Amino acid sequence: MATSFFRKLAKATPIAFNNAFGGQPKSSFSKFRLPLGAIAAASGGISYYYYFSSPNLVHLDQINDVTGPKIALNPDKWIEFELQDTARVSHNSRLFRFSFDPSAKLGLDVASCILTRAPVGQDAEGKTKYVIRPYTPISDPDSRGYFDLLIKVYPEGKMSQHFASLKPGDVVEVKGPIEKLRYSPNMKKHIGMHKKCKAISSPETSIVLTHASHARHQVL
Ligand SMILES: Cc1cc2nc3c(=O)[nH]c(=O)nc-3n(C[C@H](O)[C@H](O)[C@H](O)COP(=O)(O)OP(=O)(O)OC[C@H]3O[C@@H](n4cnc5c(N)ncnc54)[C@H](O)[C@@H]3O)c2cc1C
Repeated sequence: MATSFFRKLAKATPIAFNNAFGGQPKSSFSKFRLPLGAIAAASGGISYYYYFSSPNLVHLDQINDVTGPKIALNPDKWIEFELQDTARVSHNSRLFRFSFDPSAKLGLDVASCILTRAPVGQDAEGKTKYVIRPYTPISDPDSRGYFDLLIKVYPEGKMSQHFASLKPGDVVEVKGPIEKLRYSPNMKKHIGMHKKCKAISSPETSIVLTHASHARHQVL
Protein backbone atom coordinates (compact mmCIF):
# COMPACT_ATOMS: atom_id res chain seq x y z
CA MET A 1 0.00 0.00 0.00
CA ALA A 2 0.97 3.62 -0.40
CA THR A 3 1.82 4.08 3.26
CA SER A 4 4.20 1.16 3.26
CA PHE A 5 5.56 2.52 0.01
CA PHE A 6 6.44 5.71 1.82
CA ARG A 7 7.86 3.82 4.77
CA LYS A 8 10.12 1.91 2.41
CA LEU A 9 10.94 5.10 0.62
CA ALA A 10 11.83 6.83 3.85
CA LYS A 11 14.22 4.02 4.70
CA ALA A 12 15.67 3.76 1.24
CA THR A 13 16.25 7.40 0.51
CA PRO A 14 19.08 9.20 2.28
CA ILE A 15 17.23 12.50 2.41
CA ALA A 16 15.75 14.33 5.38
CA PHE A 17 12.00 14.22 4.90
CA ASN A 18 10.64 17.68 5.54
CA ASN A 19 7.48 19.35 4.42
CA ALA A 20 8.60 21.74 1.72
CA PHE A 21 5.40 23.70 2.09
CA GLY A 22 5.80 24.32 5.78
CA GLY A 23 2.28 23.18 6.65
CA GLN A 24 1.00 20.28 8.66
CA PRO A 25 0.74 16.97 6.86
CA LYS A 26 -2.81 16.53 5.52
CA SER A 27 -2.78 12.83 4.86
CA SER A 28 -1.07 9.76 6.09
CA PHE A 29 1.11 9.99 2.98
CA SER A 30 2.69 13.18 4.22
CA LYS A 31 3.75 11.87 7.59
CA PHE A 32 7.14 11.34 6.03
CA ARG A 33 7.65 14.93 5.18
CA LEU A 34 9.16 15.40 1.75
CA PRO A 35 11.31 18.34 0.61
CA LEU A 36 9.55 18.20 -2.72
CA GLY A 37 10.69 21.51 -4.06
CA ALA A 38 14.25 20.73 -3.11
CA ILE A 39 14.15 17.23 -4.54
CA ALA A 40 12.52 18.29 -7.75
CA ALA A 41 14.71 21.34 -8.17
CA ALA A 42 17.88 19.49 -7.33
CA SER A 43 17.24 16.41 -9.39
CA GLY A 44 15.65 18.29 -12.24
CA GLY A 45 18.33 20.96 -12.17
CA ILE A 46 21.22 18.57 -12.18
CA SER A 47 19.78 16.33 -14.80
CA TYR A 48 18.46 19.14 -16.94
CA TYR A 49 21.95 20.55 -17.05
CA TYR A 50 23.54 17.23 -17.88
CA TYR A 51 20.94 16.31 -20.41
CA PHE A 52 21.15 19.44 -22.46
CA SER A 53 24.46 21.13 -21.80
CA SER A 54 26.76 18.82 -23.65
CA PRO A 55 26.68 17.73 -27.25
CA ASN A 56 28.64 14.65 -26.16
CA LEU A 57 26.34 12.81 -23.80
CA VAL A 58 28.11 9.77 -22.49
CA HIS A 59 26.16 6.56 -22.50
CA LEU A 60 27.60 4.15 -20.00
CA ASP A 61 27.78 1.17 -22.27
CA GLN A 62 30.42 -0.30 -20.03
CA ILE A 63 28.12 -0.37 -17.01
CA ASN A 64 27.04 -3.98 -17.51
CA ASP A 65 30.66 -5.12 -17.70
CA VAL A 66 31.64 -4.28 -14.14
CA THR A 67 31.50 -7.07 -11.65
CA GLY A 68 29.03 -6.56 -8.84
CA PRO A 69 25.27 -6.58 -8.60
CA LYS A 70 23.25 -7.08 -11.73
CA ILE A 71 22.23 -3.88 -13.47
CA ALA A 72 18.64 -3.42 -14.55
CA LEU A 73 19.14 -0.60 -17.04
CA ASN A 74 20.61 -0.95 -20.49
CA PRO A 75 21.73 2.21 -22.29
CA ASP A 76 21.05 0.66 -25.69
CA LYS A 77 17.70 -1.00 -25.14
CA TRP A 78 14.23 0.02 -24.03
CA ILE A 79 13.38 -2.17 -21.07
CA GLU A 80 9.92 -2.57 -19.56
CA PHE A 81 9.65 -1.78 -15.84
CA GLU A 82 6.51 -2.66 -13.94
CA LEU A 83 4.74 -0.10 -11.82
CA GLN A 84 4.54 -1.46 -8.30
CA ASP A 85 2.88 1.38 -6.45
CA THR A 86 1.98 5.05 -6.64
CA ALA A 87 1.39 7.72 -4.03
CA ARG A 88 -0.05 11.19 -4.35
CA VAL A 89 2.36 13.75 -2.90
CA SER A 90 0.61 17.02 -3.72
CA HIS A 91 -2.26 18.19 -5.92
CA ASN A 92 -0.11 17.78 -9.01
CA SER A 93 2.80 15.52 -8.14
CA ARG A 94 3.00 11.80 -7.58
CA LEU A 95 5.50 9.18 -6.63
CA PHE A 96 5.84 6.12 -8.81
CA ARG A 97 7.70 3.02 -7.69
CA PHE A 98 8.84 0.65 -10.41
CA SER A 99 10.15 -2.80 -9.62
CA PHE A 100 12.62 -5.18 -11.20
CA ASP A 101 14.82 -8.14 -10.29
CA PRO A 102 15.30 -7.76 -6.50
CA SER A 103 18.93 -8.81 -6.74
CA ALA A 104 19.71 -6.05 -9.24
CA LYS A 105 20.52 -2.36 -8.94
CA LEU A 106 19.07 0.14 -11.36
CA GLY A 107 22.55 1.16 -12.53
CA LEU A 108 22.11 4.88 -12.23
CA ASP A 109 24.54 7.14 -10.43
CA VAL A 110 24.14 10.61 -8.99
CA ALA A 111 23.81 13.25 -11.72
CA SER A 112 22.33 10.84 -14.23
CA CYS A 113 18.87 10.42 -15.61
CA ILE A 114 16.76 7.88 -17.45
CA LEU A 115 14.63 8.17 -20.56
CA THR A 116 11.05 6.96 -20.55
CA ARG A 117 8.81 6.42 -23.52
CA ALA A 118 5.15 5.70 -24.10
CA PRO A 119 3.23 4.97 -27.29
CA VAL A 120 1.05 7.82 -28.59
CA GLY A 121 -0.53 6.38 -31.71
CA GLN A 122 0.85 5.57 -35.14
CA ASP A 123 2.40 7.49 -37.98
CA ALA A 124 1.18 7.42 -41.59
CA GLU A 125 3.07 4.19 -42.22
CA GLY A 126 1.52 2.46 -39.24
CA LYS A 127 4.66 2.62 -37.10
CA THR A 128 4.18 3.29 -33.40
CA LYS A 129 4.87 6.89 -32.40
CA TYR A 130 6.32 7.52 -28.95
CA VAL A 131 6.59 10.39 -26.53
CA ILE A 132 9.99 10.33 -24.83
CA ARG A 133 10.86 12.26 -21.67
CA PRO A 134 13.80 12.19 -19.26
CA TYR A 135 13.31 11.72 -15.50
CA THR A 136 15.61 11.61 -12.51
CA PRO A 137 14.93 8.81 -10.02
CA ILE A 138 14.92 9.98 -6.41
CA SER A 139 15.57 6.57 -4.87
CA ASP A 140 18.95 5.58 -3.48
CA PRO A 141 21.18 4.49 -6.38
CA ASP A 142 22.08 1.42 -4.31
CA SER A 143 18.46 0.30 -3.90
CA ARG A 144 17.85 -3.19 -5.18
CA GLY A 145 14.76 -4.18 -7.09
CA TYR A 146 13.07 -0.82 -7.44
CA PHE A 147 13.39 2.84 -8.33
CA ASP A 148 11.17 5.82 -7.56
CA LEU A 149 10.18 8.74 -9.74
CA LEU A 150 8.67 11.96 -8.44
CA ILE A 151 6.68 13.45 -11.30
CA LYS A 152 4.78 16.66 -11.66
CA VAL A 153 1.61 15.95 -13.62
CA TYR A 154 0.74 18.66 -16.13
CA PRO A 155 -2.89 19.05 -17.23
CA GLU A 156 -1.91 18.71 -20.89
CA GLY A 157 1.40 16.94 -20.38
CA LYS A 158 1.78 14.01 -22.74
CA MET A 159 4.07 11.84 -20.63
CA SER A 160 3.06 12.98 -17.17
CA GLN A 161 -0.59 12.32 -18.03
CA HIS A 162 0.45 8.90 -19.24
CA PHE A 163 2.18 8.29 -15.90
CA ALA A 164 -0.91 9.53 -14.08
CA SER A 165 -3.04 6.99 -15.94
CA LEU A 166 -0.87 4.02 -14.97
CA LYS A 167 -2.10 1.33 -12.59
CA PRO A 168 0.05 -1.08 -10.61
CA GLY A 169 1.10 -3.87 -12.96
CA ASP A 170 1.35 -1.54 -15.98
CA VAL A 171 4.75 -1.10 -17.56
CA VAL A 172 6.83 1.82 -18.79
CA GLU A 173 9.72 1.50 -21.18
CA VAL A 174 12.96 2.90 -19.83
CA LYS A 175 16.42 3.38 -21.27
CA GLY A 176 19.60 4.66 -19.67
CA PRO A 177 21.49 5.79 -17.85
CA ILE A 178 22.48 9.10 -19.35
CA GLU A 179 25.48 10.30 -17.46
CA LYS A 180 27.84 13.18 -17.91
CA LEU A 181 29.79 13.45 -14.71
CA ARG A 182 30.79 10.45 -12.65
CA TYR A 183 30.43 11.91 -9.19
CA SER A 184 32.37 10.42 -6.33
CA PRO A 185 32.08 11.43 -2.66
CA ASN A 186 34.30 14.37 -1.67
CA MET A 187 35.57 14.92 -5.18
CA LYS A 188 34.83 18.62 -4.64
CA LYS A 189 34.52 20.73 -1.53
CA HIS A 190 31.34 22.47 -2.57
CA ILE A 191 28.45 21.72 -4.87
CA GLY A 192 26.13 24.51 -5.89
CA MET A 193 22.89 24.15 -7.75
CA HIS A 194 21.02 27.15 -8.98
CA LYS A 195 18.89 28.28 -11.85
CA LYS A 196 20.38 31.69 -12.31
CA CYS A 197 24.01 32.52 -12.65
CA LYS A 198 25.08 34.29 -9.53
CA ALA A 199 28.09 33.84 -7.35
CA ILE A 200 30.21 31.06 -8.71
CA SER A 201 32.77 29.65 -6.34
CA SER A 202 36.41 29.04 -6.85
CA PRO A 203 37.02 26.78 -9.83
CA GLU A 204 39.53 24.75 -7.85
CA THR A 205 37.11 23.80 -5.16
CA SER A 206 33.63 23.67 -6.57
CA ILE A 207 31.20 22.20 -8.98
CA VAL A 208 28.54 24.67 -9.92
CA LEU A 209 25.62 23.23 -11.79
CA THR A 210 23.52 25.76 -13.57
CA HIS A 211 20.33 25.82 -15.52
CA ALA A 212 20.85 24.75 -19.12
CA SER A 213 20.57 28.29 -20.45
CA HIS A 214 23.50 29.27 -18.24
CA ALA A 215 25.51 26.15 -18.83
CA ARG A 216 28.45 28.07 -20.16
CA HIS A 217 29.08 29.22 -16.59
CA GLN A 218 29.53 25.73 -15.28
CA VAL A 219 32.64 25.40 -13.19
CA LEU A 220 34.29 22.09 -12.64
C1 LIG B 1 17.19 15.63 -17.41
C2 LIG B 1 15.76 15.85 -17.01
C3 LIG B 1 15.26 15.23 -15.89
C4 LIG B 1 13.93 15.43 -15.50
N1 LIG B 1 13.47 14.85 -14.38
C5 LIG B 1 12.20 15.07 -14.00
C6 LIG B 1 11.68 14.48 -12.80
O1 LIG B 1 12.37 13.75 -12.08
N2 LIG B 1 10.37 14.75 -12.47
C7 LIG B 1 9.56 15.56 -13.24
O2 LIG B 1 8.40 15.77 -12.90
N3 LIG B 1 10.04 16.11 -14.40
C8 LIG B 1 11.31 15.86 -14.78
N4 LIG B 1 11.76 16.40 -15.96
C9 LIG B 1 10.80 17.05 -16.86
C10 LIG B 1 10.16 15.94 -17.76
O3 LIG B 1 11.13 15.38 -18.63
C11 LIG B 1 9.03 16.45 -18.65
O4 LIG B 1 9.47 17.59 -19.35
C12 LIG B 1 7.78 16.80 -17.86
O5 LIG B 1 7.30 15.65 -17.17
C13 LIG B 1 6.66 17.29 -18.78
O6 LIG B 1 6.47 16.35 -19.80
P1 LIG B 1 5.00 16.06 -20.35
O7 LIG B 1 5.15 15.20 -21.57
O8 LIG B 1 4.10 15.60 -19.28
O9 LIG B 1 4.49 17.49 -20.73
P2 LIG B 1 4.54 18.19 -22.16
O10 LIG B 1 3.58 17.55 -23.09
O11 LIG B 1 5.94 18.28 -22.61
O12 LIG B 1 4.01 19.61 -21.73
C14 LIG B 1 4.52 20.27 -20.54
C15 LIG B 1 3.63 21.46 -20.22
O13 LIG B 1 3.78 22.42 -21.22
C16 LIG B 1 2.54 22.66 -21.77
N5 LIG B 1 2.76 22.79 -23.21
C17 LIG B 1 3.18 21.83 -24.03
N6 LIG B 1 3.30 22.32 -25.27
C18 LIG B 1 2.96 23.63 -25.18
C19 LIG B 1 2.89 24.68 -26.13
N7 LIG B 1 3.22 24.49 -27.41
N8 LIG B 1 2.52 25.88 -25.70
C20 LIG B 1 2.21 26.10 -24.43
N9 LIG B 1 2.25 25.14 -23.48
C21 LIG B 1 2.61 23.92 -23.87
C22 LIG B 1 1.65 21.49 -21.46
O14 LIG B 1 0.30 21.84 -21.42
C23 LIG B 1 2.15 21.12 -20.15
O15 LIG B 1 1.54 21.89 -19.15
C24 LIG B 1 13.09 16.25 -16.30
C25 LIG B 1 13.61 16.89 -17.43
C26 LIG B 1 14.93 16.70 -17.76
C27 LIG B 1 15.46 17.42 -18.97
